Amino acid sequence: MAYLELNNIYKTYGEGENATEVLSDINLSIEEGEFVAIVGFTGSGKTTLVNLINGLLKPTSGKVLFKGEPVVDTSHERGVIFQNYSLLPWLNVGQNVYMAVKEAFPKESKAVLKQRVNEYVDMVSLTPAINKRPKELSGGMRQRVAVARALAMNPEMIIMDEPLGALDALTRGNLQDEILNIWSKDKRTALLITNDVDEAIYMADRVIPLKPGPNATLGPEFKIDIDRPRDKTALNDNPNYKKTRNAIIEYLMDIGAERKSVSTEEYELPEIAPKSFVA
Ligand SMILES: Nc1ncnc2c1ncn2[C@@H]1O[C@H](COP(=O)(O)OP(=O)(O)OP(=O)(O)O)[C@@H](O)[C@H]1O
Repeated sequence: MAYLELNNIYKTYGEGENATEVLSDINLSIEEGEFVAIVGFTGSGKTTLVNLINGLLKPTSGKVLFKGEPVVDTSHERGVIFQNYSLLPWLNVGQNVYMAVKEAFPKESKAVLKQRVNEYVDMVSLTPAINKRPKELSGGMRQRVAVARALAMNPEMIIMDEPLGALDALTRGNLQDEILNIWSKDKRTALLITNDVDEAIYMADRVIPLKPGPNATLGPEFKIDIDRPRDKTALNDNPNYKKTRNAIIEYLMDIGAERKSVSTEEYELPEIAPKSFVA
């Protein structure tokens, strides 16, 4: 039994003439402890996919199974880091994280919960801003609070919907490493949705492209055969890295070109520009 299973998922928004099938025949199986990345084009249905797995949306047809049980609602077992850091504006950084940990650990003492809040706020380097409200923070800082909040709840499965997109390269790199630390140390299962091919290869065991919609579906998987912990600076010289990166980019360019030839809509390619650690 797979840890997370998506069987023949279809998702349509609207009805009748206004119906649009956003996702079509999605099949995905993730084993416990795996780190899987899905790279997708802008507007291809990535957030819809995350919401189906999280339990915020129901598929039009098909099944989402988590540890063999149908997903019918959200659950603390699956922690989602969204791209639009939804923080409570009237609470400061510490209180936003505290609310979440209190919900996840209702029986713990206030002192233990506060200790946990401090630990995760520190992890995202926001200790000096712990008393600030969201409106006093930059977009990147808010995103870091959202990361701290989701990870502090100790979810079994970490689901990330382009969580690091708004961050500068340095913060982004640090948080990638923090997420990988937590994933490997605590034996979590992770699903990362990203438009950054290098981020996907650096972090995941498998990278799966989501073809552009409407009727977006998953493409072939690319196994990332690079030992962990991975060294960003050494990646450039790793023949497996170069080979896999080229294969993924070639695939994405091909489906982008194919889609352009049958559609008048603009599709934005995933992030394939060289990163700081790519020559
Ligand atoms: N509630 C809704 N009702 C109707 N259409 C919707 C709804 N939510 C999303 N869509 C449409 O479904 C498509 C996929 O949206 P989704 O947000 O899942 O894509 P995405 O890949 O996450 O996008 P982005 O890269 O811009 O974040 C888009 O065309 C969007 O307009």
